[in-house]
Amino acid sequence: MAERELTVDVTVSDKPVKITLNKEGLWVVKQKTHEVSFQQVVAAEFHRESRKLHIAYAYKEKQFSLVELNGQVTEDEDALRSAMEFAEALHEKAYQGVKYGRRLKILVNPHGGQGKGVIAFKKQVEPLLKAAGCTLDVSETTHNGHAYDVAKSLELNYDAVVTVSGDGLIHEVLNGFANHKEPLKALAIPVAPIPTGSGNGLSLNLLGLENAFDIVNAALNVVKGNPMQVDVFAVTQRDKRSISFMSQAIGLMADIDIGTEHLRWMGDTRFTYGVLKAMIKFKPCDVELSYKGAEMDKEQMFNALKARHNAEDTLESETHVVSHPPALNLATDEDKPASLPELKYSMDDTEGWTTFDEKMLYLYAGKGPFVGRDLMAFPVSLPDDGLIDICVQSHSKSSRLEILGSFEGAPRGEQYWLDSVCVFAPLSSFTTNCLVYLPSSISCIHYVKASAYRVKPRTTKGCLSIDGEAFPFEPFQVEVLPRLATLLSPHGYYVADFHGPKDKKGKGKVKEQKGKGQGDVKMKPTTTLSTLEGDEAASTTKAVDGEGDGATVKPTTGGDAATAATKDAREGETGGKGLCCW
Ligand SMILES: Nc1ncnc2c1ncn2[C@@H]1O[C@H](COP(=O)(O)OP(=O)(O)OP(=O)(O)O)[C@@H](O)[C@H]1O
Repeated sequence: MAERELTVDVTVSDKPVKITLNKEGLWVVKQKTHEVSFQQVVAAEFHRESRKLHIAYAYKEKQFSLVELNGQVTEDEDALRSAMEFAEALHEKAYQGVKYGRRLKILVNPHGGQGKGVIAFKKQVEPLLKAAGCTLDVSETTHNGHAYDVAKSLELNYDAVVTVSGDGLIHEVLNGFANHKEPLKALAIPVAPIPTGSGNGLSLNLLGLENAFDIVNAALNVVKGNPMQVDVFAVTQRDKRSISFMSQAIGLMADIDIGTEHLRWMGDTRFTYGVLKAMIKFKPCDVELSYKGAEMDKEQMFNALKARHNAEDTLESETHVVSHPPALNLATDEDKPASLPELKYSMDDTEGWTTFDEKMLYLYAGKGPFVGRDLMAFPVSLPDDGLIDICVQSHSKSSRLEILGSFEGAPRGEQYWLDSVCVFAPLSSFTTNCLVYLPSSISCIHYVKASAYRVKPRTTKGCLSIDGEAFPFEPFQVEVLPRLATLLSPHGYYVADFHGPKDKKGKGKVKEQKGKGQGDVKMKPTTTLSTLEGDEAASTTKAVDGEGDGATVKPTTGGDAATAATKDAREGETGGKGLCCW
């Protein structure tokens, strides 16, 4: 497309609408002006016979909604030619580097979170995906393990697998892929979450706190996101192996979630109950932890994160393209599908391993800064550094009072910098009203990056939670599998606003994303456009066409979908138990 400005005049319900395309995006001037980035545009086409210009885009007022504009072009030959040129140019810009009309396998969990997955899909996700020309193959999951079965035998001709649920379904899909007859090819299919679960940790990390629970924004990522390779973890227990993509927890963190499953009837209160019980008990978790450490210095970890983000920012601003690591080499013998990589460490390896032999309140290990909207548990984690972040809260060096006194900064990961103070925080990864301990200080917290770790319980009683799913409380070993899984991401990195130790007001912070959607733009057209006051209240889907441009669907707030979480989806506790072995 020529890098010049293009303008087209159309009428919508007999009212004039001016649409301008310049090199930064689109301006739609109706009663209000919409500034739209190319990332937000999902469709642009012109039908010569009917003289209709159709443009669809996701637009954010309070939340993102789909706007569909059907403009009538006059019969004038020049106007028709301009409209055609305009639509072609816009389509090309909107899908630069991205395949138009993705073929999608969609898994909708009707029981995830508050049970709004089906309605959110029908009203907010499906219209946008259809507008974007995607081919949809939709299955509603009927039971625990269903998504695993689907992924395990999935035909590998989809452009992405979309999970309309929480983190549990993603865990199932990745394990299904790992047990696929062509596991590497399966794991190269990107997974994209639509956050209708409880914690939705992955959505937080991909889309950022501000927009993570915005369903339409998440749907936009399905259409426009780029594949981002991420490390996952191989969890070995006895002779079984499974994939974890987010976290493993034992001790207090696991007790609060898994250990209160039998109190589902209490709703969210069960977590508060769990915390209170845990606080009273203040029970140490008696295990032996060993790890193959790679980095122990918090400043170094922070600097590595900052350097990485600076490099990404530079690349992005120079090229206007999100940086992505090169694709995994899947070249393989035709007759022999590539299998998963061999594990490097055996359960008996000790060379270069460190043993942590203090009693702990909990161990929490994983990847992705957020585990829930109120807890940035692993603020310095990177998607593909080949390492896992491990936090251990010491039992002997922690006190209830300290813990109770310091929960405010947990959503920003501030506990990472605290010295000699333990924190206590509301944690929405488990539920909105849940209060949970957080890792914090040098004295009471141990925060390291490792390539593998091993836990040997000294007792039979306890809970092990892997990606929020219950596993047997038995010895287990975790090893990082570098860049094995693929996700769709609008940014190519985790979105989390994490500050340096001495600067809570902005200097030295990493990845400020506040107020930004994935496609927000700041641009000015070179011509002056009149702005009309208007009718464009936030809605889920807006049709701007000859029939009027009223909202066709009521918005479901992102908060609805994700905040008042009850986790009542998980009937059995055994997502992990059956999903093993490769
Ligand atoms: N039809 C169904 N009935 C009961 N359970 C189901 C059904 N379909 C899927 N499941 C199970 O629901 C569980 C919960 O799903 P998921 O983890 O995605 O949501 P969540 O627990 O609300 O969110 P999060 O994990 O983000 O906190 C999964 O273990 C999945 O196997």
